[in-house]
Amino acid sequence: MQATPPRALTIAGSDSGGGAGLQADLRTFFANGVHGMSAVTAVTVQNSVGVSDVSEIPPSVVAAQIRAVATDIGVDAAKTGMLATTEIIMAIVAACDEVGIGTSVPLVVDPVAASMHGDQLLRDEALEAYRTELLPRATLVTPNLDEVRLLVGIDVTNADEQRQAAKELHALGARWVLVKGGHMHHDPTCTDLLYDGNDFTELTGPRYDTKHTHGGGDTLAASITASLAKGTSVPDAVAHGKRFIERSVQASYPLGAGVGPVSPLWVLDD
Ligand SMILES: Nc1ncnc2c1ncn2[C@@H]1O[C@H](COP(=O)(O)OP(=O)(O)OP(=O)(O)O)[C@@H](O)[C@H]1O
Ligand SMILES: Cc1ncc(CO)c(N)n1
Repeated sequence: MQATPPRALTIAGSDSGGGAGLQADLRTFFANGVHGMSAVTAVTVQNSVGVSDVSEIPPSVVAAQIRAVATDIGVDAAKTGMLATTEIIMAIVAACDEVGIGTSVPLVVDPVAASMHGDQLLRDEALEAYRTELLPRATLVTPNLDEVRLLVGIDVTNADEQRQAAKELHALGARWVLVKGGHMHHDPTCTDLLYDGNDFTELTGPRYDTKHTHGGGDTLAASITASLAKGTSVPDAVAHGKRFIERSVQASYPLGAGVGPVSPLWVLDD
């Protein structure tokens, strides 16, 4: 009999196209040798060209999924993705508090606000619950530049503004902040900035010339969550996550008429 692997939980929406959301999270957990579990927050009707409909899961059912897996199977690390509404966020916070997610169990908050096609995945009024409820419980928050603008109102165009944004997000209560630089399209590198309230660490890599980066943010955050489930420190988990997403961008493929997904399938060749 095999030993039980580390266990990670994603609290996220379903992407019917399989590129992003909980589908990206679960395959990234698997590719990192971690048992993946999911608490579904919303079902999106989504393909490579966009999101055409969203059905939110009742908040009590989202919370029940968290309680069910945490009390029986156990959770070594958790991440949040698309959370859709304030009511769902409040139910998640209550369930996470009950089972120690965000205190004894690390919590990665990927503050998903929109799909890369620009379709809204979070109601505007729910940003306040991110600021006051989720960020204070986050071991790490991983916003892209659009999410930075929504959360702290900074329009990041250079490294100084990226640092200022990291400071303001840290002041909202997240223990670590990773401001992702994927959207700084004029930059020939992709530089993500990690901050713990004292020190800044830049994680710099090449910008690969591909439009197929659907699910990139989810894959990075899920890889970091998988490492945290193994007991890795935050800086080491983020450094591994950056290498993991780079290889997954290199392995991305076209799908449908629009944007294809990043892919962790490269692990099969290693
Ligand atoms: N073309 C690229 N080449 C290499 N790395 C990239 C590229 N685009 C993004 N990345 C990296 O992928 C990760 C995700 O960054 P990004 O800022 O695009 O997040 P995101 O917008 O949340 O992702 P998505 O919405 O596509 O899921 C970061 O580590 C970023 O540096
Ligand atoms: C369900 C879902 N979660 C997250 C994203 C962002 O990548 C998406 N497009 N769809």
